[in-house]
Amino acid sequence: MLFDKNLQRVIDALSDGVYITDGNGITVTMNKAYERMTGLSKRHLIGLHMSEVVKAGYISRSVSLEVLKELSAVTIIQTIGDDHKIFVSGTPMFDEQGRIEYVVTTARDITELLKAKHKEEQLDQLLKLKELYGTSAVSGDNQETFIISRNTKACYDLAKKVATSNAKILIQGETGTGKTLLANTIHKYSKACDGPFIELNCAAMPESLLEAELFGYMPGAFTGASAKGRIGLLEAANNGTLFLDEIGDLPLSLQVKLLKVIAENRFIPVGGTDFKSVNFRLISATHHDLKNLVDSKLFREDLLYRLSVVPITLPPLRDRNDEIAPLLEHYIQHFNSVYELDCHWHQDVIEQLSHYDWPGNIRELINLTERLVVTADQSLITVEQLPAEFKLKAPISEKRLLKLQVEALERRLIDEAIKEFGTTRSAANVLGIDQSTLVKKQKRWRQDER
Ligand SMILES: Nc1ncnc2c1ncn2[C@@H]1O[C@H](COP(=O)(O)OP(=O)(O)OP(=O)(O)O)[C@@H](O)[C@H]1O
Repeated sequence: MLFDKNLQRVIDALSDGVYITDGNGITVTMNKAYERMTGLSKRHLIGLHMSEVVKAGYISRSVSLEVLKELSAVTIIQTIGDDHKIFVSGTPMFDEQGRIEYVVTTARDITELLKAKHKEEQLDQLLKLKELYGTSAVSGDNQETFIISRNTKACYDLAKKVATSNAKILIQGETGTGKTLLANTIHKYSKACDGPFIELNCAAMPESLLEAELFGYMPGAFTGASAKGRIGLLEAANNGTLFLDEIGDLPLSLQVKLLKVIAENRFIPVGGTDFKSVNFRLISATHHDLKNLVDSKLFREDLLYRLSVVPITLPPLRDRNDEIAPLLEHYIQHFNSVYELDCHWHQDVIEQLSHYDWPGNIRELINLTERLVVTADQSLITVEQLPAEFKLKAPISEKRLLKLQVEALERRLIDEAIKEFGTTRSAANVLGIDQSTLVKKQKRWRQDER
């Protein structure tokens, strides 16, 4: 046997994996690094022919067999488990008669190397974005990349700063401004990041269902309830984050109950009698102005204070002008890869869209991008393809502007005169114009309004 103890000790000292077969493809030995890397055990493999090793499912492909077939060195990258990449290189050792005596295969785990390379490429991309637009792109664990301009950076910085505390955060902002994404980011940076992130949209269901969804219910708690009962989201979020979206739409009766859960860290499921203790991080979001809702008695003031220990307001996209170009770029690349296309924006489109109001914010931008990508006849997307509402209105000439201002003044004077003197005849008299002229003007304005 070639491999005496000393030789085995030498190959065991190597950090690369080593696997040796004889000239017939029978496993002779392997070192400790190979066992560590692959999770395979020397005990099971020594004496086995490589075709049996493959057949038993230990490895997907044998470099040694390929070397024996090719009579020369072979290199492949093997995947072990879900994501382990092993760089495997087999070399034949010939005897004096030119026959293969051994095949020596070395293996190196390049998973970390590939990850580092991927990170480097991402970093390059981020630096380019930063250079171009003064924005940065942040990659979440789920590889979702998002764009942050100078305007929103403050929100993200604050969010990350408070993420590790347990402080309750209230995110405010118009629809589609990225509240859910921000809540997700806070969760990822929080101590509860290994726990669940549970999201509930309080505006999406009727009060009774909402209560059952949040608190869960006991078997037979109400007609139609499942016979087994069901755990609520408060419990599902235990040791994680509960994200209550559209909290402004939470009915008053549930606001009281939520307040109690926050104060006591426990609750009773619908139809139950015993308390359940819970521990979760609460993040809420709304597009409403909660102070206004408090003034109109639709939202409890005490709950507002409890929820908004740290308030964060995401600005609307129209106030984040420097994000529009990178967002358009980011999402056209995204849909190019989804639909396997190669579309790109004409500079004028980016220019026009940078002046658009975006009432639906980033979600509207994403939808528009997808629509233009899938309907494009050519790869260059031009202004002509923009739906009418996205096109810049022609600038108003000074003459027309003056006319509009005069007309507005005229209209205000006539309205006030009619209000004060009661009839069109008296108003026309006071203003020194014909009654018929006054009535004609009123008629035209009414038509313009339609
Ligand atoms: N900074 C960003 N960069 C890239 N994409 C973003 C960014 N912020 C949000 N998005 C994307 O915009 C879309 C809308 O974001 P999100 O759902 O977080 O908004 P929202 O404020 O929670 O909306 P709503 O109030 O309607 O629930 C999502 O697809 C999200 O991934």
